[in-house]
Amino acid sequence: MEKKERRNLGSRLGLSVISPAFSPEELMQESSDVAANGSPNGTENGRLETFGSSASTLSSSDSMKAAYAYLPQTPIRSTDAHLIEFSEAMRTVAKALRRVAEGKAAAQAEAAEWKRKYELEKARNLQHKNEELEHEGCPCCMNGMLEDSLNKLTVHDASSDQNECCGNHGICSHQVLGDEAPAPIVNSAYKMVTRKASFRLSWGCNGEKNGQHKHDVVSFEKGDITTASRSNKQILLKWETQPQTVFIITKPNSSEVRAIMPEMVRWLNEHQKINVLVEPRLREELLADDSYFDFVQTWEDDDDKKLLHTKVDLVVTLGGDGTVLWAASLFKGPVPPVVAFALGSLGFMTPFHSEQYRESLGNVIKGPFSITLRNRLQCQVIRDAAKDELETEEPILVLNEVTIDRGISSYLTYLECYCDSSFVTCVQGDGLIISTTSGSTAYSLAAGGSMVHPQVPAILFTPICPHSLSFRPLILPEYVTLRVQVPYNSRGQAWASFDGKDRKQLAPGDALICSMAPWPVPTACLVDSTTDFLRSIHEGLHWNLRKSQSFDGPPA
Ligand SMILES: NC(=O)c1ccc[n+]([C@@H]2O[C@H](COP(=O)([O-])OP(=O)(O)OC[C@H]3O[C@@H](n4cnc5c(N)ncnc54)[C@H](O)[C@@H]3O)[C@@H](O)[C@H]2O)c1
Ligand SMILES: Nc1ncnc2c1ncn2[C@@H]1O[C@H](COP(=O)(O)OP(=O)(O)OP(=O)(O)O)[C@@H](O)[C@H]1O
Repeated sequence: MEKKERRNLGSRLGLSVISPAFSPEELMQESSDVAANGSPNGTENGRLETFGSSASTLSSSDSMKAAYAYLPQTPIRSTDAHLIEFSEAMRTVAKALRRVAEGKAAAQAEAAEWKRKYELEKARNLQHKNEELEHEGCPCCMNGMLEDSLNKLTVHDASSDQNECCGNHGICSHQVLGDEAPAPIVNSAYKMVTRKASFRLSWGCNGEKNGQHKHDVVSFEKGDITTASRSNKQILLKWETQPQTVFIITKPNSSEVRAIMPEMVRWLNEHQKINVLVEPRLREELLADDSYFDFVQTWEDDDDKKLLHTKVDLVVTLGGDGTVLWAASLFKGPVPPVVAFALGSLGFMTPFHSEQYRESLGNVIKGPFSITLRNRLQCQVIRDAAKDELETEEPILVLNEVTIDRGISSYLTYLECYCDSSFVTCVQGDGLIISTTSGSTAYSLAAGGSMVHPQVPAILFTPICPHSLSFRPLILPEYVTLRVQVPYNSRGQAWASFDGKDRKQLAPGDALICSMAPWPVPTACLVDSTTDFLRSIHEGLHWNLRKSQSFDGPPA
């Protein structure tokens, strides 16, 4: 190795260059260079210069040898030894801190999971209670005619209500969402006093609305395990009482939306006798155009806004996918069914055509209609700096994905990922996308993830530009809890963003915990989940579009 190279190597390693990297002969040569030129030959190294200046006072090879012999005791070497010892001690402390943070994050993940289970259990109990109440008045149960009632079960025609089974035998009823009475609100802008409509969700087999309904996913007859038909059930929503309040959400600054919106509000009010609720901005816009819209309601403050789900029967969006994401973000808990009209460019989650809004809304208000239950992820940021505080940041619900990326940092992101208590991997690259199946056609798709039908119960784990040849995206089951941790030895910070919004900085030691939220977004289908999904990937993404081969036949 060349002298200069070794000197640079020594300095890069943080060691004094007056070290075994130089032989006594080379040092003597160095010394005579110094004596001749007043400075060490061609060096940029401060330490060597320091030595050179002291060595320059010695003129003989004896004094050089003496200096060399003195080296092992130089303060520089002993300082290095201390530094090494100190850095090792620091590393041990960092390791211990990391273990503590990991323990805390794991405990928090567990707590989040218990909370989720608790919410589910609560919802289930509520459902049972509702079912018991309904059970009392159901003629088919009083007669004990379970088989008959099964045959009578139909969700096709609302007029057949009287003859239907109550569905309390665990056969068709999936869930009855709350029928909560809203708190009375007296201000003029927000004066709803109506009860929220109730509805029932049921599974139709093979996509047939009146197909036979099955409850069990798995049965254990005679010790054999068999699975019931489960993967092709289309969920149907059937109103039990008439919907009364529609919440219209619009994409801002769109002339197309501005043209259709007042017309729709009028039609809902005059032809359907339905209350209309909008965001405060939109109410102002409507009133600025015409005082006729004084009946349109809105909310006054955040407390009112939090109660939206107890008052709204139906959400209508006018815009693109971003407007559906926006609508979902307004509901931090349960979400009413969403009817999304396409007024954007792509429209993966917006199957309805705005020109036909009368027919589409008329059908939905009458019911029954097919819905897709789009799962959302619940994301919680756990700050290392706040590890001693009891309060944690508000969880954020995402319909598409949470992305952890390098933001403006030019370093690779370095993220440690855990699934429940198992280590998954370290992400070194631009970042990581944790996506729902609805989000599988959004950013995750752009990063190489699979497109997944929104009704598949899964979480996608898709790296963004990983600096590794073998980092394929994963699809995990929906019941896991994922934890992404920025390690203490990460070179930079990371940034989390939620459905492409609300960027949050993650410092080394911070963690993000994600699990499936108990509140999906029910979106109305134009046809059914699968038809709508396939139409979106064909029309929106031109999936697998290729010119067909000519029919010339194979060469003879
Ligand atoms: N490289 C990328 O593809 C990339 C980068 C950043 C964000 N995004 C996506 O944009 C979303 C935010 O959407 P926005 O409308 O508020 O921002 P935006 O206005 O930047 O639009 C992003 C595009 O993504 C499409 N999109 C959104 N959700 C989709 C879904 N579930 N399936 C298919 N396409 C979808 C939208 O139609 C739109 O064309 C994020 O959740 C993220 O998924 C994608
Ligand atoms: N009610 C709203 N209030 C504030 N911002 C909204 C609202 N609705 C939508 N947005 C935002 O406006 C932006 C554009 O909305 P959207 O994606 O629906 O329209 P688009 O970009 O025309 O459609 P596409 O994405 O299909 O091209 C998104 O960033 C979205 O978050």
